[in-house]
Amino acid sequence: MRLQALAAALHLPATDLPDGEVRGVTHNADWAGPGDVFVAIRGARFDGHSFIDKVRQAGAVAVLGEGLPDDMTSSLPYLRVPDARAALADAAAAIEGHPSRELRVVGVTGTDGKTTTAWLTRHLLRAADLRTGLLSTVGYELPDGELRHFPAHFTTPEAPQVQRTLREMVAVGADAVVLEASSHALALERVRGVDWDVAVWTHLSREHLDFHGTVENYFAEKRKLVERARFAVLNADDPWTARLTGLAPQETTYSAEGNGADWTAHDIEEGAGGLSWRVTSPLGEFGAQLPMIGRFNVANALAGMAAAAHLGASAEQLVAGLASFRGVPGRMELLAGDGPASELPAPRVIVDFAHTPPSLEKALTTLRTTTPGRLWVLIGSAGGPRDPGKRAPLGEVAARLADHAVFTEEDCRDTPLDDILREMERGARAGGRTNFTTIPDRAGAIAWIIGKAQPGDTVLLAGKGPEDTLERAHETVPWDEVAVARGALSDWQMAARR
Ligand SMILES: CC(=O)N[C@H]1[C@@H](OP(=O)(O)OP(=O)(O)OC[C@H]2O[C@@H](n3ccc(=O)[nH]c3=O)[C@H](O)[C@@H]2O)O[C@H](CO)[C@@H](O)[C@@H]1O[C@H](C)C(=O)N[C@@H](C)C(=O)N[C@H](CCC(=O)O)C(=O)O
Ligand SMILES: Nc1ncnc2c1ncn2[C@@H]1O[C@H](COP(=O)(O)OP(=O)(O)OP(=O)(O)O)[C@@H](O)[C@H]1O
Repeated sequence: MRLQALAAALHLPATDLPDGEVRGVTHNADWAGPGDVFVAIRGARFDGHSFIDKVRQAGAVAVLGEGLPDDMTSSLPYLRVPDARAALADAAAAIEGHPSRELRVVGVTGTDGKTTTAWLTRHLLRAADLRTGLLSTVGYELPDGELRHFPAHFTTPEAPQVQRTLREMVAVGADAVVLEASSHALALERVRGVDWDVAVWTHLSREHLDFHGTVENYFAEKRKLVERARFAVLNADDPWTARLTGLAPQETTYSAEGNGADWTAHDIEEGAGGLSWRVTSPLGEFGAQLPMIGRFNVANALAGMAAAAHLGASAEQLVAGLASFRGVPGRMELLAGDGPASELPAPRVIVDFAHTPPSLEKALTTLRTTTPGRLWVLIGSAGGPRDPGKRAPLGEVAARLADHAVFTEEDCRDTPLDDILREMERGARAGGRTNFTTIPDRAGAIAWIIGKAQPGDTVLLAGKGPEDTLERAHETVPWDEVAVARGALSDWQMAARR
């Protein structure tokens, strides 16, 4: 695209501009290269304007920004825009030629369940013979099924990556794409310019208040997805849905809790390794089986089914798709031990990403129903500014719903780990509980909790899921919760054999 054409697409005057070729657009000075337009964003920590010389040296051709600081001149042509993040998204969509218009795009938002629902939806769309890509917390996937990662770890990356990935999807012949839309993404315009066919709403509970300030603001950001889509899939079990009804031109509802809805689940049965239920839906009534643990996954599956049905999936395709679903890494992931003793009886160990009080509550409640023995949970809480108000509630929920809880580290960053752990203990004690042990080192805590459990027991390792680093005060260490847990499980089985 030529620079003048880009300016015109952004409704900017282009008279004084050179008309060079634009290769791409970026907000990150480290990523700028020859032919790029750099968008200078005034963020919470940096002012992108201070990197103008750096991007010029890297070969950038122009800068977009909300206005140069008084004491600064720009060494590159500077285009003033009213909103830099909006301009970043609009430029990215224009440069990539609006790829979402060539795809059926399903967006998924909500506090919990986005990743699981997104993966389920993409699996169901594939079962309906749609070549489907995925953009989610655990990476992005072209229709070929190989998982890839962005350089920075985001649920929804910045607009240039979103638009480039959508273009890549179109280029390899994708029909549809499922995209997780976080509240940060909606607030910071990362998905502006995406043409949404379907918006899926999981549910809303308190989270990210450090960023949004109030639950009302948080809701307002997430609501944008429903407002922008042509079809909404709404959760009749979530009280916030009352305020979403009628925002999209067309909508459907789902319920896994017996509320009136278009898609409902009844006769739900939870087994140690899977779920089954009957579905009543606009496609008729039929039975469904899903090899996943966790009653809430019935709701996620209904949401995915309703979205896939809107894009043409039949009841038979939905049923076959659910039955062949392999799960999502780190979401209710059931571990098997490895090594020579792996076939011996052992406690059931599950790695799960639950890191909010409501999701921890749901995870423990659902695991209790399929645990004949004792239920154990290991949980920490992140440091830094990220919602410190949830530490005590996490401690309370863990001690109330498990037979024994272990409090441990989880990305404490610049907050003293002791402060976080004391807060979690305080929550447990305030709920009248003392059935907890605090072990700061996470690997040691995992070894301890698995070592204590018996066959028939369930051990839930919550909070980290598939994350590949553990952020401590002065270091970030590589982390693989599944590998650490498998090692502890193997040790347990070896010890049992002796
Ligand atoms: C709270 C939040 O989302 N902040 C995002 C915001 O940061 P910011 O406003 O502080 O920006 P900044 O760091 O001051 O930088 C300003 C500008 O200077 C640029 N810069 C800065 C430094 C430098 O060396 N070079 C450079 O070019 C930056 O790229 C940016 O354009 O804009 C930055 C770039 O545009 C993002 O990287 C940053 O994400 C931070 C790292 C982050 O952790 N975000 C998380 C919370 C997030 O987005 N999470 C959600 C999911 C949450 C969930 O549901 O669990 C997600 O979608 O991943
Ligand atoms: N529908 C749901 N309702 C409540 N809790 C859920 C639901 N689905 C999943 N969970 C719980 O929340 C955890 C996170 O699930 P998932 O990763 O699917 O959500 P998410 O919204 O993508 O979260 P994140 O963006 O932080 O990854 C799961 O491990 C599970 O414990």
